[in-house]
Amino acid sequence: MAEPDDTDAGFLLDLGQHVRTMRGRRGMSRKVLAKVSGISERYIAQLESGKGNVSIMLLRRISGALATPLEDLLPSQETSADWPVIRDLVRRATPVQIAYAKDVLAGLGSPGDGARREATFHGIALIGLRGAGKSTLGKMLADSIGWSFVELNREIERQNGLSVSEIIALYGQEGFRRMEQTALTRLLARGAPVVLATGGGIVSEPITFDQILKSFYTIWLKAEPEEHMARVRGQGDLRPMADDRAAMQELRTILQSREPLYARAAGVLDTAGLSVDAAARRLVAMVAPVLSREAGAFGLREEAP
Ligand SMILES: Nc1ncnc2c1ncn2[C@@H]1O[C@H](COP(=O)(O)OP(=O)(O)OP(=O)(O)O)[C@@H](O)[C@H]1O
Ligand SMILES: O=C(O)C1=C[C@@H](O)[C@@H](O)[C@H](O)C1
Ligand SMILES: [Mg+2]
Repeated sequence: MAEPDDTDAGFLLDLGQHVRTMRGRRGMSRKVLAKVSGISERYIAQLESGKGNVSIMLLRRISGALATPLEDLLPSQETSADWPVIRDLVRRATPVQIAYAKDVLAGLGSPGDGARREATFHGIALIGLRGAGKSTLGKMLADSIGWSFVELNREIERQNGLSVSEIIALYGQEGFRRMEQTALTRLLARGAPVVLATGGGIVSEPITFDQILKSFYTIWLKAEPEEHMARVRGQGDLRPMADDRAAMQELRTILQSREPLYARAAGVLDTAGLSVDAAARRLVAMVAPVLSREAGAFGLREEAP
């Protein structure tokens, strides 16, 4: 059996890695987490490297700043991707829904129509990190197949009369993610299928991401970290240049922590080394079988041109 000290050190290492992963999923740099939580950047660095024996009150502040339940920061044996979705759904369920869910899970009674009904097809959703090409390729795909193109972040801004950065500054991650879910629910209430470009961090919100996966044929636009950085810079966002190495390291952390979530998409398009036109052609070809599969049910064009 391991010595108690080894076990403690192992736990602190796991804890640090967990905090780093959850921070990455939220897309927050150490600097931003330090500012929002009021805990020094140096201390967060120590915690993430397994060196800081963090107090429960500091961990609580980090959980608040990340808008992530405290238990999600603790190392656990839980591996099911469905668990956070089920947990979050249970938290907001009515007593009647809970009673019904308990019956179903215990094998008593039979699921009603709602539980049996297959999710409706709402179109193609694109996920991926900043600079993946969700907006650029999404618009090209929509034009090519004759569907509307929807940018979820623009919907959120329109519905709330504020920019994404203003929303995050005023209401924090939690507020932004709540508005994101409302915008998605409103979009799903519309009839026609769309090409949807999501925000890079949507995968960090279990219920919202589950809704995306159920309602859309979801495609992860993948690229190398250096390409994400070069493309963002190419668009004129020079903020990452302030501290080149640290910015690149943050980007790798975010990509690494989100990869298992992005990988839950039904399709993956690796855009690495491709021109925009070549990537768009591949994307159109990729959705062609999906369109013909859904064509009968939704009166869509049989094939992408
Ligand atoms: N193979 C490629 N696929 C997609 N975009 C590419 C490719 N090569 C270069 N680019 C460029 O990379 C940029 C992609 O930016 P875009 O805004 O579409 O990404 P995004 O995923 O919507 O990012 P964000 O999350 O910031 O909204 C564009 O400027 C595009 O011209
Ligand atoms: O990748 C991210 O974490 C984010 C990307 C943006 O589109 C916004 O969704 C928000 O600023 C978070
Ligand atoms: Mg975009």
